[in-house]
Amino acid sequence: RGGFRGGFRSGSRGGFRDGGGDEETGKRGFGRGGDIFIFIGRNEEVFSKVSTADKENQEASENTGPKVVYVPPPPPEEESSIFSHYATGINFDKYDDILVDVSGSNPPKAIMTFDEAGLCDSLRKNVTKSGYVKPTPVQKHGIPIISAGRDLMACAQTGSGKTAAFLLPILQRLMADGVAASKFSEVQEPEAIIVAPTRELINQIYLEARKFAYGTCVRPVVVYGGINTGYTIREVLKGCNILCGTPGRLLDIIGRGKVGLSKLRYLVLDEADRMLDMGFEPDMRKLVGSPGMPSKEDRQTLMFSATYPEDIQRMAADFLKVDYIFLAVGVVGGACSDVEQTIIQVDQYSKRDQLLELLRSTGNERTMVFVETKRSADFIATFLCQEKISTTSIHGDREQREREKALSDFRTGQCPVLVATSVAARGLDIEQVQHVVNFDLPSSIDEYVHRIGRTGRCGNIGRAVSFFIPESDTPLARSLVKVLSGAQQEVPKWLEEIAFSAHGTTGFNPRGKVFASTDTRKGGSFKTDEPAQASAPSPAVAADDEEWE
Ligand SMILES: Nc1ncnc2c1ncn2[C@@H]1O[C@H](COP(=O)(O)OP(=O)(O)OP(=O)(O)O)[C@@H](O)[C@H]1O
Repeated sequence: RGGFRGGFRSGSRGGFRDGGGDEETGKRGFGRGGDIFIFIGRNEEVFSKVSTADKENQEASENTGPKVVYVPPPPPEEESSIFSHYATGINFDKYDDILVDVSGSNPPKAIMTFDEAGLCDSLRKNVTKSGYVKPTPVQKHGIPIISAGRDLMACAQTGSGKTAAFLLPILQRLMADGVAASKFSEVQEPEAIIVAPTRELINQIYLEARKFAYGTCVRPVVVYGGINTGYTIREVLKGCNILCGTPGRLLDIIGRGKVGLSKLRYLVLDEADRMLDMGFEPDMRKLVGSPGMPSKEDRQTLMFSATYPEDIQRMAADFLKVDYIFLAVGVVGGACSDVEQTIIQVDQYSKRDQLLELLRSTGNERTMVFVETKRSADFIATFLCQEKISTTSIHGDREQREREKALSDFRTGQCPVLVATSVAARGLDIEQVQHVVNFDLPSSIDEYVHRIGRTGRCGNIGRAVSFFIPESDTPLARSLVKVLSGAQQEVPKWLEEIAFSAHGTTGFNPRGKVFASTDTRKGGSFKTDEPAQASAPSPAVAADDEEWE
């Protein structure tokens, strides 16, 4: 049962070369020697040779590569699957104790209950069927702000309900204004566009939108790379009120004239800091500059994330009305306090055995293991399978069909271990992920915060273990100490020492300035110890951009 489900891509990348150095991050890959492993797991389908066709950066137009034929399975139709959800955890009520900072002129009053949200009957029913009894803080504050027509930059910890915070008021407004029931037309004019950085995340948001819109005339549609364009277009043309998309495919569909923007009222950037960093900023500027896109004065722009570096906040203002509201639940860039964080000092060559030991001790707990490169994702997944630990993997070099299969095997528990690159770091909401392992620490603290946030969601408790290699991870030490102490976690003495001695010498950390507790417009209130940097992602992030949509 240890088979690696989904297997590797066949063709040129079908084999894994355990070659040491890694071109993506400059870090050394795991293991040495010249052996070539080709692992085909049990039940693995051998997919067609598409070579690099599904590289995200080639997906803006499929005229340039082999045709992508994959059509995803249809979303569930039965009510029980649409509304399936997991229980809130023992710490759900503690969300109410988190400090909230709302800034901007005349912010509307927060609501305390969903009844006060003024939702129409069908939405109210759908909220109840989703198992929501009371709103989380980002919903209590975010819903009235959006309903009042204000632009919003919202920051709240991972797993605290940001998705419903924007979906519910948008749906409510569309229902209240009697949005035209979607019907076939050669050009669709959606009222809302939602963008997110990865295919799996945007699909998840779409399923949430579909759930809350259940039984209404509002039709959400999702578009993302790696699936057949013709299929995508047909889905859009059937009718589209809320268009969810990753940037490349979204711009492609708009560019093909299939989507008009004259009725657009809402533009939502989920994982907004990621959507505005160097990797995606040009696409976002292209999107808001698309013909027919209402100006920022004439649309409502909403941004959500758990992290907002200061420079990104400043740039985000270009997309928002001057009087946007800034909402911070807790510390901006802070880790979820329901995740118990442990940092273990290791050396590169003992990591693999330590991982094995860890996974053996946790039994069948659902665990996400994050690695820095696609190559090590393949390698570690293969290794774990050989050790009879049922494992699958997700990263940007896998075909979409394989990515979706991997995620579904992990969600159902068929493969309790998912080895992932940064592509799975943000937003994914998977039931019963008890454990996150940072086999490789990321180079940015924001990425760390998002990764460990795959567990400890919605008041549930989770654990995160990170392997720290002093030779390569020292630049992260200071930010780690801050994140740990900010989340009331024990800080190992050795880490404090490394952080302290690193300060002023190896102090460059492109994402070290995330400890903002307030709105940039307040000026000078940032608790930053490091000089401001331009809004460039760290070299590793830039190099790994193809991981993203
Ligand atoms: N008011 C609520 N009551 C119960 N469950 C809720 C409530 N709001 C959201 N949830 C559930 O909590 C989980 C996490 O929500 P969501 O994915 O929106 O978090 P998030 O803040 O967007 O996280 P991330 O920063 O990782 O993207 C989901 O399963 C969602 O259905």
